[in-house]
Amino acid sequence: MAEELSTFMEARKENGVHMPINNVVQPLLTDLYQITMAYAYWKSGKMEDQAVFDLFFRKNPFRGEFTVYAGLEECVKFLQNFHYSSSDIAYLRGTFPSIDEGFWTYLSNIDASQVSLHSMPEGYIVFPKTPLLRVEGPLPVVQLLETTLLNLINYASLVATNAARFRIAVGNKIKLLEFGLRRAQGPDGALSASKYCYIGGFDGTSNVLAGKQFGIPVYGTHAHAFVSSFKSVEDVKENSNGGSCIKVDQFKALVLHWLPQVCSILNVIENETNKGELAAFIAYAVAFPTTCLCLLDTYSVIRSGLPNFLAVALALDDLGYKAVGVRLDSGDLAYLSKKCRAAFKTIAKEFSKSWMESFVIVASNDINEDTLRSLKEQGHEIDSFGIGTHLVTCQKQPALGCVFKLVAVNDEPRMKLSEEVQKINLPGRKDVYRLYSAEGLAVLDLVQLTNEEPPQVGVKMMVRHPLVESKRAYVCPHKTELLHKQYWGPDGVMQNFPTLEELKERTAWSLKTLRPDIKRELNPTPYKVSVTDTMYHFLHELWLDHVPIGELT
Ligand SMILES: Nc1ncnc2c1ncn2[C@@H]1O[C@H](COP(=O)(O)OP(=O)(O)OP(=O)(O)O)[C@@H](O)[C@H]1O
Ligand SMILES: O=P(O)(O)OC[C@H]1O[C@H](OP(=O)(O)OP(=O)(O)O)[C@H](O)[C@@H]1O
Ligand SMILES: O=C(O)c1cccnc1
Ligand SMILES: [Mg+2]
Repeated sequence: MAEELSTFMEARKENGVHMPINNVVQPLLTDLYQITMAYAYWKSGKMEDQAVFDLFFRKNPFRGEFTVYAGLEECVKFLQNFHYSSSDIAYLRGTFPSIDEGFWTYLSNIDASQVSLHSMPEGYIVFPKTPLLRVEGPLPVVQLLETTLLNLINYASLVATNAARFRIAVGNKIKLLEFGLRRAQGPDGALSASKYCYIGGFDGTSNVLAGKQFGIPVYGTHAHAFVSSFKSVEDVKENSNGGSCIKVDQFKALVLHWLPQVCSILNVIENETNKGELAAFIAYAVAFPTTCLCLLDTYSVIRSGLPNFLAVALALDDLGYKAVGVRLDSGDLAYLSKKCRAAFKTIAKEFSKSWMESFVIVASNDINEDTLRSLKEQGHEIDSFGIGTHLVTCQKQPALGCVFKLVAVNDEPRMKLSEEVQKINLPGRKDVYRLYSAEGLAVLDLVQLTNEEPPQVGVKMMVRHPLVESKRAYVCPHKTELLHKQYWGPDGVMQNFPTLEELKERTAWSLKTLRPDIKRELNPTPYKVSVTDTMYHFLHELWLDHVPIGELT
């Protein structure tokens, strides 16, 4: 067995073992009860029982009606590397001192070589109660995968969905930057957020490691500390080691030449502009003459930041450089952005520098989906939003609630009953098809047993609500798509994984296949998840079989 295992590990290497997003992702990153159950399965001779588990969620997040599916590639990497090390076994042995010795031999020899994993495509829009993942294999082994798979899918999908909602709220023209590292739930939360927000529709991140690790474009401006670290223009000195292309003294003189003119045009009292802030902008421009973007709100956007920036921008222009723009990080962002744009236009006109009209305006400060919608309604001049806390912590809804449920053992269906009808899960080994209209819009997702005939293009069929008998409809699909593909099997990885860029495009495409009323913010229409007539009867017969008939006394 040990030899078989090492051959298997070699084969996996040949297929290219990918590094997980975080090496904390390992078999012991699980709940204790998975190990406890594995032992009890082993004790009762269930090692070879063949189980089917579904991973799904019950309700879309953020009071919405769609979810972006993310985290799949990490699940496959987890399966690739699934193996208990000798130190894992030693630790567990200490935790369960009275366990039969044979179990440790069993546990140290298991891996995912007998597991198969079917999944929806990562990046697709997905819906409640449909299996995102179908995981099959020896009961104890698949059981041992539960918690880690849930951990890998839940946050990834939640934050990708949040990002997609922010994207929908602003439209496609505005740049969205993820600034959440400092506020995220720990280092892994931050890295995952950067990665999955990019898939969901963000254009870049401030997180440098995410840039290095995933190739996500990195962006950044500067902070208030940089501004308040300077007190006067004299604070900016030439660095004798620097060899900068701009001579500091010459640049200061140019800026001080422009400042009174700018102040007079903008009706600002020159003495009220903060000279420490001016110094900071000068220092930043000297360091980054081609990418100069200044934070305006340390003292007063209108009475200080704006004239200071414009004086620096005009001085840069004298030297042949184009400043990039400004960032606003407090106050009424709609109002201030309009004020900034108006000032840019005035200066552009006054000095015949038409390109200055379109200086970039970045806004940040506690922005959430509602702020984005409200700003849009008010009208604003913001080109780019930097968003941290609300995005990465998913403040509106902190968890997606994916679950992992047993649906079959040795080809016999299993279902978990619940007092709450909505919590009943669909038993059996199932596939999911997406049915499309002639316009290319998704009409419904159809859940059926794997041994049923697939739905046929151009053939009218009846589909049913899984629980409500009276809810039935005929549908004649223009296109059908089997959403489940096998990603992992005995030979290892079975599909090529898309790049992050391709995933991002896929998500944008998948969102376009959704009707607008399903995506709207207020009272969105639920997307239909249906079952075949066969699946309906299969579910309801099994349900009746499982529910005891009460006796009234
Ligand atoms: N025009 C606007 N419409 C709706 N919400 C806005 C608008 N402008 C800013 N906001 C939001 O209002 C809130 C303002 O918060 P708050 O009053 O705490 O910030 P501030 O005092 O302006 O800045 P800070 O405390 O960070 O210096 C932020 O969440 C911001 O995103
Ligand atoms: O507001 P978020 O969406 O989380 O975006 C990130 C925030 O982080 C930065 O400053 P920080 O909040 O650390 O300090 P500040 O609020 O005092 O500017 C930045 O200026 C943003 O305000
Ligand atoms: O680059 C920025 O402006 C930035 C980055 C992270 C957080 N707040 C702002
Ligand atoms: Mg802030």
